Amino acid sequence: MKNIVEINGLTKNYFNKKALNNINLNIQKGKVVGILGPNGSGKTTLIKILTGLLRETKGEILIDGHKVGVYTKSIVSYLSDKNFLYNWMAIRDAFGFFKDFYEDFDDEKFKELLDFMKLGMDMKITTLSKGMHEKLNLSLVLSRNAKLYILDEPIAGVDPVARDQILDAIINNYNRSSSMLITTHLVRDMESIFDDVVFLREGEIALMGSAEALREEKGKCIDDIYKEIFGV
Ligand SMILES: Nc1ncnc2c1ncn2[C@@H]1O[C@H](COP(=O)(O)OP(=O)(O)OP(=O)(O)O)[C@@H](O)[C@H]1O
Repeated sequence: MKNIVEINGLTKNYFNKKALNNINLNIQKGKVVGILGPNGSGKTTLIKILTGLLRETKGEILIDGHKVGVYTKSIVSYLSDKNFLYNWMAIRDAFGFFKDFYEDFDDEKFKELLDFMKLGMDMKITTLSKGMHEKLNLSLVLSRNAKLYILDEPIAGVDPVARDQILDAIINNYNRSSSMLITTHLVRDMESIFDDVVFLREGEIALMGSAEALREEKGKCIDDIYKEIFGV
């Protein structure tokens, strides 16, 4: 099977609001895919459905050939927000929590990532800045040996130096036997790491394809294509 994700006819309604409308999307194994779109385009809804936090209204979703459920949760590494971290915790406790919870958690990788991010095991969660939180979250997510990594806005709200560090961590820790799905509206900063891009507009796919092929075809970078599509 060459696709890690297969989505057919996915629709999600919130009451009478259509957040996703008949999405058809395949994500190939070994690819880093950017899901790009402005606020409200449906990125989070799509991710929540893939991670089993929300149910689709209609359509079929397969991850590694399986419907979303216990198996898919075991092979998808995703961290929705910081809710699982308690104020009394130090980073060491968050590490213990992940290690106990996920069989595929790689202790050594986590320690290397913490060093790289200049974070320490004894730092208290409550003392971390927003950027440090992002770095911790990413270190936890990337330390699992998962088949699919899902990163929701990994560089939102962090300064340019932290952004570069986060991008380096993603690039250095990604191996081609897995796949990665990254949502962002900060396209300029992230486009260099995408193999494929999907532009989401009001719950529909406005354009998708190989980043390289789209750059060639349109004669401009992905960020400029984004601006053209969304008129920003
Ligand atoms: N719980 C909800 N109830 C009703 N409408 C919702 C709900 N969650 C999202 N929506 C609507 O669905 C649409 C898609 O929202 P979604 O959060 O998926 O977008 P997004 O691309 O992730 O946006 P952002 O970049 O702001 O996070 C929006 O119009 C939003 O208002």
